[in-house]
Amino acid sequence: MHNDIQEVLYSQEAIHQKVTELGAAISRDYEGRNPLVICVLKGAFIFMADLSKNISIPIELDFMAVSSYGNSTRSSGEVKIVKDLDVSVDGRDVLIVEDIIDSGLTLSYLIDVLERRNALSVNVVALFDKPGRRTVDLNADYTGFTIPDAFVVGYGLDYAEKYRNLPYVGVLKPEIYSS
Ligand SMILES: O=P(O)(O)OC[C@H]1O[C@H](OP(=O)(O)OP(=O)(O)O)[C@H](O)[C@@H]1O
Ligand code: HPA
Ligand SMILES: [Mg+2]
Repeated sequence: MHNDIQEVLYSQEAIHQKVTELGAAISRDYEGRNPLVICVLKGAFIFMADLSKNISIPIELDFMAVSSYGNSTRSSGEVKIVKDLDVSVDGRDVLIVEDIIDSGLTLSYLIDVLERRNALSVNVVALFDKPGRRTVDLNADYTGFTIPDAFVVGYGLDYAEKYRNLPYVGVLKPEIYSS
């Protein structure tokens, strides 16, 4: 698994430090509001687990599974809800937790769905942002790292369902997905 990585971009320690900072900023901004924090599965599962431990105010958690990449390194352009939320967002302050923003299609679709369901506010925290690949105009409210245009894996992020369990984030060797 480690042999398939061309370059480590962010170590476990660097990610831990950033997640701590994001948790502190969210705790400050949402003081007194009891937000519904939504994890976008599968990619955000590790980020959600670590981030939630660094949020010091009361929150509620829910999970949504959304997929558009399948076994490719490019978005299919079709965002599918594989698992929906268990609770209503009507009148709630919602914080979407995403691992990465690439084309922006997943988040623009999700934000639209949650706004149409009458969420009071919809904000986004994304650990990684790849602005060079955007096809829709979209920015996170909280961003961890801005990264170059390369396909990255680890810390929840996959290629064809593999590498999610790498503890760091790295660039996958192109021969892995072009072979
Ligand atoms: O900005 P975008 O181009 O839409 O890309 C970002 C989305 O793509 C990935 O999900 P994927 O569809 O691979 O599902 P997964 O989380 O189960 O891996 C990633 O986890 C984000 O949710
Ligand atoms: N890696 C893994 N999954 C992704 C990426 C990426 O660079 N971009 C969008 N989904
Ligand atoms: Mg994926």
